[in-house]
Amino acid sequence: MPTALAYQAAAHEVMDRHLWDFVEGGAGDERAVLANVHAFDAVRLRPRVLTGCGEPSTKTRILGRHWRTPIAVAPMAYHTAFDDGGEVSTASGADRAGCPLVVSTFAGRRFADIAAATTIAPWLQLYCFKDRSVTRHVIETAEAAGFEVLVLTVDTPRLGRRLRDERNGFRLPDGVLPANLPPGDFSSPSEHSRTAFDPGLDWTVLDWLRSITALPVLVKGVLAAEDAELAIKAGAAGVIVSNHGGRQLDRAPATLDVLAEIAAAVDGRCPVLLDGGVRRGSDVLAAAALGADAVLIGRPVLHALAAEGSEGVARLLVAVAEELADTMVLTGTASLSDARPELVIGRRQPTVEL
Ligand SMILES: Cc1cc2nc3c(=O)[nH]c(=O)nc-3n(C[C@H](O)[C@H](O)[C@H](O)COP(=O)(O)O)c2cc1C
Ligand SMILES: CCCCC(=O)C(=O)O
Repeated sequence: MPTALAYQAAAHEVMDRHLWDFVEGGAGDERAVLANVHAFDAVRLRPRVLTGCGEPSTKTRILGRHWRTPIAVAPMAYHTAFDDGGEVSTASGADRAGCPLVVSTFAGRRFADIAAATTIAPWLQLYCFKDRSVTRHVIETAEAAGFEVLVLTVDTPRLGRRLRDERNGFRLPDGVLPANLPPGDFSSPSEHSRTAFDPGLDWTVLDWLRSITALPVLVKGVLAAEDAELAIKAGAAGVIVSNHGGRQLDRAPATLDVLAEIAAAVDGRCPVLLDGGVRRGSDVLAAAALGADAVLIGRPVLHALAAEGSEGVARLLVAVAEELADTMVLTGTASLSDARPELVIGRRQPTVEL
């Protein structure tokens, strides 16, 4: 069975060193990158026996859509740096595994071409630029291509300081460009973010989004129960518990460690998704038990794409989904709604009462 670890090793063999550092790296001392993975590593599951659960269901329903398995691909910039087909390859691989793709504002392929490669309507990850006309254009292009959901990233007033990229003087490979943005100089992601991203966003950005689009908006980058509450008040259709894979705030908490607190605050009013460090089907079940309706997988998808293209993406995602089903059988969990916090040993209880 192809694992995330095996694809990581395979990608390491074939990828350019500076690009490798751009993908693997995080902000500062990379505490948050490691914290995500360590939080999952520390999980032990508490199996129940003789439950009669031999054929578990991994199905779920998110924003009115049926998902075969509670797994989507996290938004990541520039898939064309890893495979010539870029996001078109990722979308068709994810489609074969039954997983939706969240497409980055910085996708290397046109939204319409990405949408045409999958039977599952893609979601658009949105960075809100100072130039709102550009932001609006990105949304309209995605809407015209049939995208169904907006994911507003809120943890990136500017990119975190990524020391590997600083050391390497990282520049995007020649020919790697955002396909859905007006021409500009994108060669240094950190420099571009400092000039183009709006660092002064507040919750009123959701009012503005609702004034220009009817698509539901999820807020990605929530790490505190208070912010989940504010997101719902501001009209968000869901929250994504994320520390951007440890690429933003070096001392951000592991996402798994704040999930229960956020799920308790949301209390079923909207979907709660999580990303950061999800590598195994057993990680997916742990996140579901602690309150996630679905998870997003980031770096392992780029590893699989770099190593084996579209086929690699499909094989990785199918393997994680199968492992989720295995783990459900072995813990006596018949469905995702049966995954409760009692399944997980040694996690802290919610710490913030609202
Ligand atoms: C190379 C790379 C590019 C990324 N680009 C984006 C992006 O364009 N927009 C965004 O919201 N998050 C972006 N992310 C963050 C991911 O969406 C996600 O939060 C994170 O990678 C999940 O953690 P994981 O990689 O441990 O699975 C990026 C992550 C990586 C590794
Ligand atoms: C300007 C590209 C931003 C990509 C991103 O979000 C990341 O590298 O984490």
